[in-house]
Amino acid sequence: MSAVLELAEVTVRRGQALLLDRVSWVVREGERWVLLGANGAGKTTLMQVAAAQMFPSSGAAGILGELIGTVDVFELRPRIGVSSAATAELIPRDETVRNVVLSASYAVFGRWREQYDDVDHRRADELLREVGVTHLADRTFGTLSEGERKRVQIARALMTDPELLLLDEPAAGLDLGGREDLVSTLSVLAYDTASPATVLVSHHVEEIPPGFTHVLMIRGGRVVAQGPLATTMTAEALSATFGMPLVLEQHPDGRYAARRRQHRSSVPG
Ligand SMILES: Nc1ncnc2c1ncn2[C@@H]1O[C@H](COP(=O)(O)OP(=O)(O)OP(=O)(O)O)[C@@H](O)[C@H]1O
Repeated sequence: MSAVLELAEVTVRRGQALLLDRVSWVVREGERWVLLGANGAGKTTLMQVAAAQMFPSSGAAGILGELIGTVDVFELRPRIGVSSAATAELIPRDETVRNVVLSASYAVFGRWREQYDDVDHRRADELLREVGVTHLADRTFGTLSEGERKRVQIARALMTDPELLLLDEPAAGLDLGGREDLVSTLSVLAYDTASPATVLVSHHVEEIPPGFTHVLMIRGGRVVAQGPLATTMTAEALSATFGMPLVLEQHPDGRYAARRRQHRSSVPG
């Protein structure tokens, strides 16, 4: 499988701050990665590098076979699907859901005078169905709940048939039901062999959809552990990532749960 993302010793500095510290990471076709880390660990910064939106201060970033710094990023970006808080802010609140998805074909955020083919309309409708929001197609984006917006953003990110899909905290702000619905949708996408290589950013192991294959764990801009999910995401690695002793459970359905390890003396009874 060829690499869609290949970072070698990527460092990002802003003034005195070291946001990423020599991160080396390879994502290959067909892989579904979870990027785990505490608040401020550098996850969004890493996603911005992967989305060709931020240049490394040092090190090399290869994205879809192109070396950043030697390629026109405006040609590269349409090949990457991104859903993040930053992209959500760019979506006009009075735009219909169908047009939010459709307008991704032109890499614009609101519909104006672009002409779309039948094939674009069919693809947008198919994606809205895939993420379970067909019934919202004619509603305006601004009237949707947080969970509904997250689904529409994922449909939009998939509209251009990207080779790499980057989902930065899609479950943030969702209630329990919304999170569970989203995890199911992402699990279906993960098992679909036609889906692009995917990176899902999260703070919570409970949000890891079954079907995800790999994990990258970071703390303070540095890699703590990376590799196949089943063998890499141990309680030790998770404790090091979040800076506290944690116990980790995997349920038979493939879902995970984590909580702080209790001292014996603090366990009642
Ligand atoms: N322009 C900047 N100058 C200085 N520090 C910055 C700058 N941008 C981000 N940082 C810092 O870099 C660190 C990493 O930020 P980043 O947004 O990548 O973290 P994150 O893991 O996505 O966090 P969260 O989970 O809270 O969203 C944070 O401590 C942040 O305050």
